[in-house]
Amino acid sequence: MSFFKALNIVKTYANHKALDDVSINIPEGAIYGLLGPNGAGKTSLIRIINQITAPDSGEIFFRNEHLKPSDVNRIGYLPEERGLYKKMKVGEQAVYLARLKGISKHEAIIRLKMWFEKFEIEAWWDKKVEELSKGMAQKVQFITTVLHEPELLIFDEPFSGFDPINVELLKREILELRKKGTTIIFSTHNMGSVEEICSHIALINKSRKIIEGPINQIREKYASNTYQLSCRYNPEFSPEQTIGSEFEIVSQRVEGDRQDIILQQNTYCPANTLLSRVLPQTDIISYQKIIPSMNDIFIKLVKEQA
Ligand SMILES: Nc1ncnc2c1ncn2[C@@H]1O[C@H](COP(=O)(O)OP(=O)(O)OP(=O)(O)O)[C@@H](O)[C@H]1O
Repeated sequence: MSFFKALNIVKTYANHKALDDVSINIPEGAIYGLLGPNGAGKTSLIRIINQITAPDSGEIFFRNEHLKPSDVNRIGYLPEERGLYKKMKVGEQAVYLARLKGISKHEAIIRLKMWFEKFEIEAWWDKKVEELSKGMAQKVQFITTVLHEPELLIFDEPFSGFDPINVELLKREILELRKKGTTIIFSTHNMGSVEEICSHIALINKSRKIIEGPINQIREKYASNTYQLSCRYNPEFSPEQTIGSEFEIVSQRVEGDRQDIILQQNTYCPANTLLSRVLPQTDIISYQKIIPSMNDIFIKLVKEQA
């Protein structure tokens, strides 16, 4: 069964087409990175999934059924533009937001106290929202997004404004939510965190989806046949005369007693064959295929379409 699917979504603002026939398919239990340059259409798609705006055309299915208004309670959304009522007390507001998601007051307080403790903000329960730092306010908003334990969570740039320690805390919690079975859509420009936590991605550029799939398969797909051979530096060892005709040396560098050689493999050569040629000459530290980062792939694909 499909978990969440958007099919052929079109959205136009005035005369700008923000989404042009975009389809995405989110597997259950995925952390699904929605990527793309500024203005690509990510937030427009997220707002449609959250039923904040309607598409001009296209269909959305949640567990094989058309998305309906009551599904808002099955989705938690942390928008990039955060908003809490400044004059209200923190705990009071968190309870109010939980009640809007259908949680009883009693249950809301139990769950909130647990989260406030986990995020070390218990002392702020009775303070006014305006007294919170930006990071603390974001923690409160994160908590109110996940509190009703929705099946699908959508985080738009969840790490912006957080210090590195709190980023780690948040990442841990996101992975924990996934472990409990929550599916997560995660929109960000931070490719490092995409590689760290996403299982799948979609890249949207100029209002169209240009790639989608499991992140490992995408990275593997864009890998050229380039390898890094690292060995103990030995002046007697001549890579040119040793590696064999299957390879071409792209670059090499000696640093201290270590030599790194980047090789382009032009015809197939098993790792064992290469290593058996090199081994009599020097100590091998490692030999591995170079897989491009999501950052490299993002830049390559977006530049190709420029
Ligand atoms: N309410 C709106 N009215 C008019 N144009 C809009 C509206 N919302 C978005 N747009 C336009 O639609 C396009 C896509 O915007 P969107 O916010 O979806 O991009 P994004 O991928 O989320 O960008 P960013 O990474 O900068 O947040 C942009 O050109 C934007 O100017």
